[in-house]
Amino acid sequence: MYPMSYAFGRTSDFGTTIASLFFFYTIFERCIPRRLRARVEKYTHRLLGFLSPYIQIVFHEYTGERIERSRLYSAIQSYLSSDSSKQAKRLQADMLLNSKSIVLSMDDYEEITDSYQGAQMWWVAGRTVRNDSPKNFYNWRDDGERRYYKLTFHKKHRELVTDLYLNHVLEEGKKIRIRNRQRRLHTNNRTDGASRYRVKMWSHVSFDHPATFRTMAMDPEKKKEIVDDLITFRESKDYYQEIGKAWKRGYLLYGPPGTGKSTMIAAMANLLEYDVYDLELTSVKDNTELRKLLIEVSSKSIIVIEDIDCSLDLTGQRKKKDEGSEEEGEEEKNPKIKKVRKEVNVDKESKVTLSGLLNFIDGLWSSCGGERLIVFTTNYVDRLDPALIRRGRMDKHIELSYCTFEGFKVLAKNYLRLDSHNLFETIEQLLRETQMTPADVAENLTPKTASRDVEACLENLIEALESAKEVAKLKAEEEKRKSSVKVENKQRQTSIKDEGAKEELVGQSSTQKN
Ligand SMILES: Nc1ncnc2c1ncn2[C@@H]1O[C@H](COP(=O)(O)OP(=O)(O)OP(=O)(O)O)[C@@H](O)[C@H]1O
Ligand SMILES: [Mg+2]
Repeated sequence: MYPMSYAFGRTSDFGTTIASLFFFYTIFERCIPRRLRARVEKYTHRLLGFLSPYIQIVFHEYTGERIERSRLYSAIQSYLSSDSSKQAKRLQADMLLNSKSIVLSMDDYEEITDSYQGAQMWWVAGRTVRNDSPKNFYNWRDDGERRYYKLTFHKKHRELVTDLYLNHVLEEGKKIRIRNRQRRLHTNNRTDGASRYRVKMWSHVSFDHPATFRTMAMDPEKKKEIVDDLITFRESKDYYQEIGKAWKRGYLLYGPPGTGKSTMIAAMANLLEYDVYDLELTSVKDNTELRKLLIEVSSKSIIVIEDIDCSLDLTGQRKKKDEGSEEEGEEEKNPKIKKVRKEVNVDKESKVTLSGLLNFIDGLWSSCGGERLIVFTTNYVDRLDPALIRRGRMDKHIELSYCTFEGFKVLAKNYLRLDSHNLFETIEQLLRETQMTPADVAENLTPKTASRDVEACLENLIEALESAKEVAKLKAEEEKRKSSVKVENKQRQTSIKDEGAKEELVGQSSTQKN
């Protein structure tokens, strides 16, 4: 209880007024019964509401049981963060869950203004403390504090706010949160032996790959086409809704090892700001588990299955297996198959079938979540079942191939900061005559000494290209020799056969004569 002498003492007029108001408010709160007080407050509010041309909306941080932060509140916090940092004098710094940067928001009772389609809005942050909130399992740490944002606007803007402005705040807030979030690279967990306990289907690390389309060595037109395609996909939510298709798109990246397939996936994720889910098919027990994995993939993500031709024997589900010999042949041609089969006893452990995978890509379940890319990579596109890569499943087929002169120029810029050099002409000529992957070109361009001698790097590359050309020439000659030996052998065999047939005929005719 504040003493009367303090309220009416020898202070300034302003101080006296404040102290008096506080005194009477204290009396009002302490001496008047709660019910009566509530009624007085109610009618005061009504009266003020009747007289005031302004409307207020309150957005609480937690609604109902205090378990999960309200998404709307978080979106408002993100939406107001840039205005807060410019307008508010007292700020709060927060590191939101999964965020990669600090979010600044206005402190309690700070006010900031926002305008939308010419209408003025006022936002205030506030806090109430309730001592009567019941403690339970979920809120045992609850200190009774309730934060909120209060929006005030003129009543003539009521429709604008309810129909458009709030949605605008929500959408923009979400966008800012997505921009600020720490993106992730997920991989699927093996679940064998864990059936009794719920295990996480995916585990993740932060995704920090530096690849971008700017640093990708490839034909500029092709690059532009891919970038446009990706951006169009990201902006096409309404279009997919209109045409009645799930908002997802399949990409097949194929080409020899070291031509940038994995690098392009990282560049795609960085361009679209999506998470990456690297699906290791050989660790998936069966089709049911594959579906469960799919359900747990969030939107704004890229699901990747690398080296699809050797992940599982998917083609074998359709063709009748010609066991043994054919498999061995495949392993010889593609060392990755051998590696995967050695690491995981594929046929025994994974029962994922081709139809299971087809359902994963475009079955009914594939539409949950939306805004997803599915990317397959392979070194041997012709080995894949046509059903797996037909348009509609893998909508865009992108071939990544050996380094062209255009690609080389990008790498020279990346690795040596070079736009032109008198050795470029020689390199252009050599790249036309021989095949070298961008990975090899990049390696040859990497400076090997601290002095970063540009000329030495280019000469290094020229040397490598010349020896690659020589090797290719020798190989071609060897191939030619082999094929001519084959032809000769065939001819010899047919002539032996013909001789034999002739002799047989002669023998037959002589026996007939006798
Ligand atoms: N087109 C490219 N542009 C820029 N860098 C490239 C390109 N291709 C390859 N590289 C470089 O070569 C390295 C290997 O490339 P990457 O792993 O993307 O090849 P890949 O096609 O996925 O090979 P694999 O088929 O063996 O998986 C990368 O680290 C990257 O630095
Ligand atoms: Mg790769």
